[in-house]
Amino acid sequence: MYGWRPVLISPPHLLYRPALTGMVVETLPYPESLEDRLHALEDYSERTFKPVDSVLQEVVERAHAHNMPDIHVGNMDGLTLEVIIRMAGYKKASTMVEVGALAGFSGIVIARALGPGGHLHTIEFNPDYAEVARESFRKAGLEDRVTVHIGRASQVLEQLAELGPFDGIFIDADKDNYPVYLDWAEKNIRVGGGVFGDNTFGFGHVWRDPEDFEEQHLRSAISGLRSFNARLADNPNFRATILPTDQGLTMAVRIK
Ligand SMILES: C[S@@+](CC[C@H](N)C(=O)[O-])C[C@H]1O[C@@H](n2cnc3c(N)ncnc32)[C@H](O)[C@@H]1O
Repeated sequence: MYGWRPVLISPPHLLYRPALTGMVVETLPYPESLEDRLHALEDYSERTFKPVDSVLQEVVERAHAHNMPDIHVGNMDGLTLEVIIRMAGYKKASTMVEVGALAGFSGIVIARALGPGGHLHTIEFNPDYAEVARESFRKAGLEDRVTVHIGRASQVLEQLAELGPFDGIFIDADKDNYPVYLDWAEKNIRVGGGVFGDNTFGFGHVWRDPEDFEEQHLRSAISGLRSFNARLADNPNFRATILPTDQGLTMAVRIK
């Protein structure tokens, strides 16, 4: 699984206690390395906010039982997605699209957030994975709220366009094609709708020049992610940000 870690922006070993006379700065014993500190905060966040309930845990186990890769959305990123979609207050009959279903972990998160009457169209090109995802939605009692489409995302998206405009899209598949999925989103997400992209820190490498990579597939992946982020950041029809979680979660709202 891609883990979730908060990014620290202040000196991590200092605890400020402004309520006391003047500013008292206390130095506490702290995990030495940044990695350990981030792990401690990640553990704390998951213990406190409990992003994985028994239904999602079952999805993880189902994926494992089917020898599927453990690459679902980070636990805390999934929870963030759910909270934000709920916060958006989409009305009944809101519809979202997901690119990359895997075993249905993030699909369950999104379908729950959309609520009764909402609908998620999720796309998966591996028919075996799609079947596992269907089982996950069935077991979660969400089969009426989710349609699993089998096929290449670019082709399925074209077919889905006639059902739009949509309230949001979660993009979590082949990184080199994120700009292609964004082309679609620019045309098919309504004003007020959201565009979410997972792994947009490019596994820690998005800041690099794609030409730094020897392997072509990495060059394409980093270049796709950089283009996705930059285009959303610069498009006056969207307001976009990137949540600095371990994997990076880009989110944008269409404003006009
Ligand atoms: C990172 S996983 C998705 C994880 C899932 N969103 C979750 O969090 O539970 C990416 C999935 O996208 C699928 N995929 C990759 N490229 C695709 C494409 N071009 N069209 C459709 N599915 C694709 C892969 O088979 C894989 O199951």
